Amino acid sequence: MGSIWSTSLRIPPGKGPNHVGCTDLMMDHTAQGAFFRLYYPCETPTGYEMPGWIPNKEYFNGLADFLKLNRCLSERIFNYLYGSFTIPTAWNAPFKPADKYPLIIFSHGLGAFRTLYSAICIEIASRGFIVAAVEHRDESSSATFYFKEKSNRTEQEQLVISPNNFEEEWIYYRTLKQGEPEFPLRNKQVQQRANECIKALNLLTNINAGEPVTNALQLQFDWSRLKGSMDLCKTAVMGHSFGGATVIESLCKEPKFKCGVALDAWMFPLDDEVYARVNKPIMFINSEKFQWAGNIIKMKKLDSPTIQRKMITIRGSVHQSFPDFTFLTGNWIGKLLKLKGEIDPEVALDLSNKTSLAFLQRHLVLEKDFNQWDPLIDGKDDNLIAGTNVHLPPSMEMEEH
Ligand SMILES: CCN(CC)CCN(C[C@]12C[C@](c3ccc(C(F)(F)F)cc3)(C1)C2)C(=O)Cn1c(SCc2ccc(F)cc2)nc(=O)c2c1C=CC2
Repeated sequence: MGSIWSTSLRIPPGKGPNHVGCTDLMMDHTAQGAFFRLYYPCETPTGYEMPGWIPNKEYFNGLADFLKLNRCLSERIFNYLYGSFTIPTAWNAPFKPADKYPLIIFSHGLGAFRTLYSAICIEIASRGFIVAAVEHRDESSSATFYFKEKSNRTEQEQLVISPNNFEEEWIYYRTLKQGEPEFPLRNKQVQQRANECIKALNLLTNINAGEPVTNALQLQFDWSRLKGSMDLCKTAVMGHSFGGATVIESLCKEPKFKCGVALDAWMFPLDDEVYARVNKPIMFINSEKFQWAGNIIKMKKLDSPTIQRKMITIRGSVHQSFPDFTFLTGNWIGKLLKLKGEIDPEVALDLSNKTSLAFLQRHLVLEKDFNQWDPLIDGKDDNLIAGTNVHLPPSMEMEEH
């Protein structure tokens, strides 16, 4: 079901051989616990249109704040435009135990949250991965929530309002104060974001060991089926924009992450010492319109003769070619709001996903057929540029050669 404008608007289903299930896990009710949406290979499902792409109205409110729009008007517009979309996964479908699956931790961008990259996560999961899209509580998400214990309630209220006496507590996007320097905030946030990716990895490690799972969200999902299902030597981290910086910070902090895929990374939040410390392969997949010399120069600082660092640019793509909105907005609004580029959104994301899969096969040492897409890693496609389209000052060009 698309918006009323046209029924051709939908998030594309996965192309791989696996059916994809989806569930949410909030490990405890605090803001410090891991919170992620899990996309995973599942048994043949009954239904395949899961509601809840944007699961709570508070996310629309947060988006309005982030976009500096009026809340009550935007909530109605967002609901009207995006409120009824479903995603092509089976909600809480039984996990499909098979040979051990590799694991991806996905980090969202500034002003986004865990559900907005489902096209990428579903495609990767359909190829035989478990994908955990974390929701960051660093105040860079448009909105996120945890649970607060309401102790100041009467006995009667406690029974009526919620038997377990917890109430949603929402954290909204933190705008920069007037005159506040941006770097200290963003660097603190990227550290927290990396810690949250590592926390998700640790929780999934425990689940793989068969430890019992507590979920602050009341969901009917059998986590015990995931015991022994993950190949934790084959773990990578992916992310978009601020999530791209989170990839690099996470690779620095946690050796269990074997490689990273940074989608249109925003390098600003990283401090200088990270560049010398990170020693893992990184794939930079950039849009044509978002990047600028200063940002590219930081990516180039990671070039290495020994550790594989690759960069490609997708022709005709924009920053929003990676999140789901690019599929769910009509052409003229999409182009107007720069949610769509010149390139067909499905073609752009297909190139990004196939390049990611080829890179993951190479550095996680997978026995799949993703190496068929190796040429994409070197930009060998009409819609790809090897490296960047951004013109660097001559001094930089010299270093390149
Ligand atoms: C004026 C606000 N100003 C805030 C600093 C700049 C806002 N902005 C450009 C936007 C996000 C845009 C957007 C979204 C969504 C609709 C909708 F209508 F479809 F909902 C419309 C319009 C407005 C494109 C960005 O921040 C770009 N960006 C992003 S966008 C990630 C995102 C956020 C919300 C989403 F719903 C989907 C994806 N992630 C980053 O990590 C970084 C940047 C920039 C540097 C680092």
